[in-house]
Amino acid sequence: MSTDSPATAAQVLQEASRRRTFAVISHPDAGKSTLTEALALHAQAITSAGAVHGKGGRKGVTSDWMELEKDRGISVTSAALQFGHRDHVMNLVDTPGHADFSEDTYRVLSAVDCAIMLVDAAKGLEEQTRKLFSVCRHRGVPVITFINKWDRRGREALELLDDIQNILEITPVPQVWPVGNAGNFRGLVEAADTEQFLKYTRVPGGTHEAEEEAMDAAAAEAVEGELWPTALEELELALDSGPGWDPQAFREGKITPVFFGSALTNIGVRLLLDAVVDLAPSPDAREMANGDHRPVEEEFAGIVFKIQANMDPAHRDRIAFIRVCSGVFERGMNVTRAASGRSLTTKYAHTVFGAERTVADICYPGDVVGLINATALRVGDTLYVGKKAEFPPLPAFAPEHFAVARPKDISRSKQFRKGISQLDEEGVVQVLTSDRRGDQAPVLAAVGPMQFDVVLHRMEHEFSSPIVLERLPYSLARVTDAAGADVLNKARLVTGEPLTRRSDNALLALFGDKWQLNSFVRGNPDVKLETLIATAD
Ligand SMILES: Nc1nc2c(ncn2[C@@H]2O[C@H](COP(=O)(O)OP(=O)(O)OP(=O)(O)O)[C@@H](O)[C@H]2O)c(=O)[nH]1
Repeated sequence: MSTDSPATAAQVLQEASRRRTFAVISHPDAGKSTLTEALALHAQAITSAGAVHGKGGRKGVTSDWMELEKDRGISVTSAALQFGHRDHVMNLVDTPGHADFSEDTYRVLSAVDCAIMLVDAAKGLEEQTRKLFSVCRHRGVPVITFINKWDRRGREALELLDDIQNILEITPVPQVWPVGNAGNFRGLVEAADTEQFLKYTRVPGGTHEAEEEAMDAAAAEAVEGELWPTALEELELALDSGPGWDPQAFREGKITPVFFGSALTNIGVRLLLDAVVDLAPSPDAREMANGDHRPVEEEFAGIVFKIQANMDPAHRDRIAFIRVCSGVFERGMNVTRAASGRSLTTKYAHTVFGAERTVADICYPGDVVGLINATALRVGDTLYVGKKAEFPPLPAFAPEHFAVARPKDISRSKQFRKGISQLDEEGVVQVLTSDRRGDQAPVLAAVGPMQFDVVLHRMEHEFSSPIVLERLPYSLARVTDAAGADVLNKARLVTGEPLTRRSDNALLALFGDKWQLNSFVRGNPDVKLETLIATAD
């Protein structure tokens, strides 16, 4: 740390050790918004459930393009939520659940130190959960499992654990066990204390914590009869078949601690929150592009993991979300953007709490800062103070949907170019330039087709340049090099785009299907064709 730094290295380390930065990953409808509210409610960050997401006509975030979200009834907005729990600072980075917005979610996973995998007790491991889990595995993010909706009829607990083991190939280690089947939820027993029964009594309406009453084993049996010994037997069975709790194996992604509960009725949520404090790692030295690590106590460095436009309907603004990786972030400080070497001031820094913005005066490793209208920033950028830091670029995910964009009205081509380049910088879609088509007709590439709906909507309403999108018949993209580009340009592919260029200058070849790709590879075995991170299982 520099000598005029407001905090000593020891203070930064101390603050970092109190931070837990995590995200909730799940399939749509598993209860992510409900759990987020329940977690915040437990931590007394908000006074009544519903203040975060504004679902069901309650207070919340609204803006133009969130109309789209309302129309479709899904969450497309990410917000960072900070709250205190047991003298720790919890940073919950919310993620959109819909598969089509998953690029956003994948990027969020590079900003967190841990993920809660939310599983619907009746539906088990759904497709999006599996995909998100595979991203966590790829990024080395440890995963805590929460099996939700136990108040409703669902599958057997042991069966769900078998699925986690067999499908995700990670060993579940239950930390609590439900007393009573899904649909007849009586309470929980903690693996660490099988002499105690935590009985829950639901509060009608579900917006307050369920009442929790602790009783000993004899009382538990008296009240719950056979359900109590059955729960203990099942817990023993589940623990006996596994390796037991091992913090190192958890951090290495070999085991996942499992919790049961009901977000809606606030059952099991406190134990989950405690687990985030007790088990999840605090911010640690982060690897940089050159292979060195940036220690947390070094001067400020952070990574832009998300750019969100129009969070406030009153101002057409754009917020770059930065995860602080090292040092202290102080509002107003000058930081350097590693990609350009240019410096920028951070006068307009906020922490974002649902719809509420609080000015962020000082932030520590693990915290999320929103920089308003920092238009030079792109997703994946590193910002730093002092000794240079540059973190590796965020992974690019394999697009599977492609379309050519053209302005409806060519007299608005300036607005068209501005809009497309902004959406590219925000990472709403990947924008590819095709040598064949030129600048005026960029190829948009998406992981899910709903990303195109967002582009259509925002180009018309925000950039006043309505566009037409013509879908292209490709489904695969491969990264090549200059030599490969030559071969591809010469090859007359029947259904392939010879070559496109991403804004980071990566060269991408597009193919119609696997068959076409394989036939090209057979004819040109020496051409470099690398896969991007595939998100399909
Ligand atoms: N019975 C029961 N219902 C729940 C529970 N948790 C959530 N739900 C319900 O499940 C539905 C989906 O919950 P949300 O919290 O909106 O789910 P989500 O995962 O945020 O959904 P997206 O916004 O689409 O990503 C809602 O009707 C909730 O009331 C639970 O513990 N028990």
